[in-house]
Amino acid sequence: MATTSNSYTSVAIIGAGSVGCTIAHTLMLRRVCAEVRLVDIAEDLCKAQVQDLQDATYLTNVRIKYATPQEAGQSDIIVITAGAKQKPGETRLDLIEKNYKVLGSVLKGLQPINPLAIILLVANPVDVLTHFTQQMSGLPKNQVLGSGTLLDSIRLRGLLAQRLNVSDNSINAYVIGEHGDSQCVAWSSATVSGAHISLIDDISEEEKVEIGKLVSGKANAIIKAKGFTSYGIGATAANICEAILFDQRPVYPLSCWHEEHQCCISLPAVVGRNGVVTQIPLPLNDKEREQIEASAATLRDQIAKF
Ligand SMILES: NC(=O)C1=CN([C@@H]2O[C@H](COP(=O)(O)OP(=O)(O)OC[C@H]3O[C@@H](n4cnc5c(N)ncnc54)[C@H](O)[C@@H]3O)[C@@H](O)[C@H]2O)C=CC1
Ligand SMILES: CC(=O)C(=O)O
Repeated sequence: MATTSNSYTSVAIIGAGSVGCTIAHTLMLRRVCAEVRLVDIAEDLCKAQVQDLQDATYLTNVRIKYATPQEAGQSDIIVITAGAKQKPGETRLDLIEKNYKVLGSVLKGLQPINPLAIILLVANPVDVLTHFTQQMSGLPKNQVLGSGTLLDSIRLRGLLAQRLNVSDNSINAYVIGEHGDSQCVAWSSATVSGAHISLIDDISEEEKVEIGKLVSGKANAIIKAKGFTSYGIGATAANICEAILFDQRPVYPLSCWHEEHQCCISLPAVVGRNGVVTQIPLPLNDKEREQIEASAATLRDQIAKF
């Protein structure tokens, strides 16, 4: 297992807003690492968030501290949540101008980055920002990944679990492509405990479209009512950190570099201590292949603007 100059595990979170603090809280409650380091351009807010989170440390004794960007750069994992969030009606891609600038200043502040660190992008548009972090951070591409469509896949499994009356954990179904409006559901490979989903329930094409819309529209529906989403991504990001630090090697649809698509996009990948260990080929039908190609083209168009 790779080691750093620290004798204990640390996860830095850049951006101490709703998402960053929910990830910090989840990491602490699940004892994913020994120390969580919080960084934000808004110093007073960040210190107050640390103080509040410190009141929860007695449950697990995971340390939470306010950190400088340079200290954060020496962590085992650096989670980037800094940036603007969507207003109701905005798409994730609408955030690119603002968050590209934020990302540039965040990556500059982290230097020199621990060469063994894994950077996990969460800020949106996550696929495009993952691509730019791979270009700007100086780390190998496998060490820079985005939370991608893991959260969307969890949302999909939640809906299917209700419909089929089985546990989410027994459903293997992926949302792939952009973590955004061009994503698609890989229905042709969806299984329940190894059996194709069509053997369990005859979901019509119209219903599949409806389920896909519910999944891709869930964030917007939550944002319309409460202004942001945080618990789902808190659990998802903490889960990815756990998989990395404990070298667990689950197969997750995460945003990582795909040579074939020439961009960072979500397809199943094995996650371990070195980040993306390998990619797992997903059988797709013609329609799904067209959808993933269109999604990749959308992302490449965004990248080409810079
Ligand atoms: N990938 C995913 O599935 C999800 C992504 N998100 C994204 O996460 C991001 C954060 O969302 P929230 O936490 O709700 O927003 P927020 O507004 O609550 O927090 C953002 C924080 O970033 C900080 N910040 C801005 N520039 C910074 C810089 N240069 N250095 C350090 N900190 C800086 C701000 O001061 C603020 O505290 C958004 O882009 C949102 O779209 C949110 C939910 C899920
Ligand atoms: C905001 C966002 O990207 C999500 O909850 O999926």
